Amino acid sequence: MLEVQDLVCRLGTHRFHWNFSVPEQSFLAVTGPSGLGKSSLLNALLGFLPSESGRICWRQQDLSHASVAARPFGVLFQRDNLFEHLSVEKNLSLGLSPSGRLSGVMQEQLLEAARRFQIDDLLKKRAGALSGGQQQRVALSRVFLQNRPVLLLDEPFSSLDPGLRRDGLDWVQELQREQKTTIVMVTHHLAEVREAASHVLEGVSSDQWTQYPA
Ligand SMILES: Nc1ncnc2c1ncn2[C@@H]1O[C@H](COP(=O)(O)OP(=O)(O)OP(=O)(O)O)[C@@H](O)[C@H]1O
Repeated sequence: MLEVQDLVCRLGTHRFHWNFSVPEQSFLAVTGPSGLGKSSLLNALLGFLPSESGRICWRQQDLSHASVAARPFGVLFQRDNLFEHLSVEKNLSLGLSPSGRLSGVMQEQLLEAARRFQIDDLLKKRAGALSGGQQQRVALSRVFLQNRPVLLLDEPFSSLDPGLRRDGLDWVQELQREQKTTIVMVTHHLAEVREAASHVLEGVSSDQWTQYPA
């Protein structure tokens, strides 16, 4: 269970208040008008935005004071997911090992992920030289390799055309099925993720969010 219990955070003049819970392996779509605090929620979960009160619990463990690294989250943003000056291969290596040095087994895992996301012919290229869609596939491969129990996605495909957005969502669902990942995905396009989502969290105002089944 991912539980956010009366979590209150402040950013400038904004006061955010979130209260929701979803079972493991859910797909929670977070939606609502621009500027209400959807990205701020992900930042609060990650520990980048400090909380004033409330709790974040994963599998009944309170994460509120856990370091960013100790939290169970992988993350995919709309952009800036990759080290653009490094090769695709190096970007993926850093997903497996902080030093980027890989054992034989890890090297195999890397190649398998690259094949799965159809980027095996891009491994030697500089990440910054790839198209937006290719970069998102590399970023997806990296979160796949990291294999975190909860994946936070902040409109990761919104700059792509509708066909690629659909592909991106398919990849995310595949990853969810295989790794039994819990997904929290910010989206402006609720209709596009409605089938994939099991739950919706909708912002009415910064401090009022409604949770309902998708
Ligand atoms: N560093 C900051 N200092 C003060 N206010 C901020 C800061 N960053 C964001 N905000 C404000 O906090 C509010 C919530 O921002 P956030 O990015 O979480 O909203 P959002 O719902 O994700 O918006 P969008 O859908 O446009 O991406 C916004 O009104 C934004 O202007």
